[in-house]
Amino acid sequence: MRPDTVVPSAVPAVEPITPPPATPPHDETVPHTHPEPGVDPHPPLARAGRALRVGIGGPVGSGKTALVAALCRAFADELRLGVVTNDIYTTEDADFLRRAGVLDPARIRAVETGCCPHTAIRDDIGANLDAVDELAEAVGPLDLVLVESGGDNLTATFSRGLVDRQIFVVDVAGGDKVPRKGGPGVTAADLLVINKTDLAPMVGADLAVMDRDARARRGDLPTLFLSIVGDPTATSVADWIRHELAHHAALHPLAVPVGPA
Ligand SMILES: Nc1nc2c(ncn2[C@@H]2O[C@H](COP(=O)(O)OP(=O)(O)OP(=O)(O)O)[C@@H](O)[C@H]2O)c(=O)[nH]1
Repeated sequence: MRPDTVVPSAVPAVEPITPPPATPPHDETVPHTHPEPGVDPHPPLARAGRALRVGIGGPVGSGKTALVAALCRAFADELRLGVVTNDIYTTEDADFLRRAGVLDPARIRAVETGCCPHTAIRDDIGANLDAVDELAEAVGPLDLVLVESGGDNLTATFSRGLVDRQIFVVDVAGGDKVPRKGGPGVTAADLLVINKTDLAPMVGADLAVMDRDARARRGDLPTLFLSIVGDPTATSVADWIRHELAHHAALHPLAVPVGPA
């Protein structure tokens, strides 16, 4: 069975879901806001003649860096790619990508947010915008920029002032309840990736239940099941990005057509 394939099984009817509070309290000390879902503090990006920007967010350890590495393997020889990583206190994720040798190190920039990851991708996006600009100046023109958020909770979303599309990555390791819990990351991301399907039998996670709950939460928005261990180029996610890139490039052509570096 392909890792992104779910065999629907007989799933018992689900009880009505009570949505979690939109603005759960937590104890971070850095000033930041928890706007209502759908409220974006920044206007959408001006689009003409620039790379497609895709944000990759999700809880700690769900596989965001592993997905970025997989997409680098998929695209390094196909597109002009840049990557921006976010960590709170280190450059850990960028260092991992450089060590993995999946992309020219000059095409990777690290942002040390020093604050809640969601602050740096939604409220105070200046450091990430600067990092994208620096990449474009140093190694541009670029076709695609991946911006990886630090690990955060289910409320984290990217501002449309920073990215054009957002992927939210959750995993099955904590059981099959995460899609049911909702939150803007699960409900509103352009693509939901449910990663580590290879671990489902070990943790007793029912992928059909996750599929059902994701559909209930997301309506027509797509969800892909993935095991990066089983598919190191994340084929289905790479195909989704190719589709989005073709759409973006058709609307906003680059001076140099999309292609390898
Ligand atoms: N079994 C299995 N492990 C995976 C898979 N994808 C990622 N992992 C492992 O999960 C762990 C966390 O992966 P990361 O990519 O570092 O997760 P992350 O979301 O970037 O983590 P933070 O940056 O700390 O939030 C690593 O040990 C990965 O090797 C998968 O599909 N299957």
